[in-house]
Amino acid sequence: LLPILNYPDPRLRTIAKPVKEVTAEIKTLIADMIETMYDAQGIGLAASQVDHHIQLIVMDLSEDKNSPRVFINPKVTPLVEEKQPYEEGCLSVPDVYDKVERPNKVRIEALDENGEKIDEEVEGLLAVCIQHEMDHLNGVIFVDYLSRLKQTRARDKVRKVIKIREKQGEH
Ligand SMILES: O=C(O)C[C@@H](Cc1ccccc1)[C@H](O)SCc1ccccc1
Ligand SMILES: [Zn+2]
Repeated sequence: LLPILNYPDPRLRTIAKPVKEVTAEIKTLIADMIETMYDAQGIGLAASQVDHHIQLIVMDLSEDKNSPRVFINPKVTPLVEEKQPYEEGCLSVPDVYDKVERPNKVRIEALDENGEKIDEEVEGLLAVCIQHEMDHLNGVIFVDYLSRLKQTRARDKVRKVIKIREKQGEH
């Protein structure tokens, strides 16, 4: 399992670099990220969140948690002007949930773990999630869209959750 950086860790603000070649190390990182995502009950995870600053996202929206997707050097283009709110959470901001407005339909262009091209139009939760993960690769966290007051509350909340987790020791 990989340690997930917690807000407001400044490393989460690093801009991820493009992946030049899908090396064996990157394939290992992909496997580790998928395992870490499942363990943390996430449906997405960006490499930035595990302190690897490359353009790599893993995601699994399936019920049985058995169809992970990999997006390398992703590019997301909104296909609609209209934005819709969605109650977002983030593995780097534990126990904080709040509404964020995003375009509900986007185009994803990326490479998969075999270097094959991905070019899809997606909507709904997949569209929300890929935009949330893309933000991570650009050093943006969903709380950045919230009010200053909510950002302060989020910082306090994360501090408490981390203290409790440290007391409980590694589960
Ligand atoms: O931290 C992450 O990037 C994982 C995010 C991905 C995500 C954010 C907002 C909306 C959908 C997905 C979540 O922590 S995964 C947990 C989760 C699951 C379903 C709905 C919201 C959050
Ligand atoms: Zn997140």
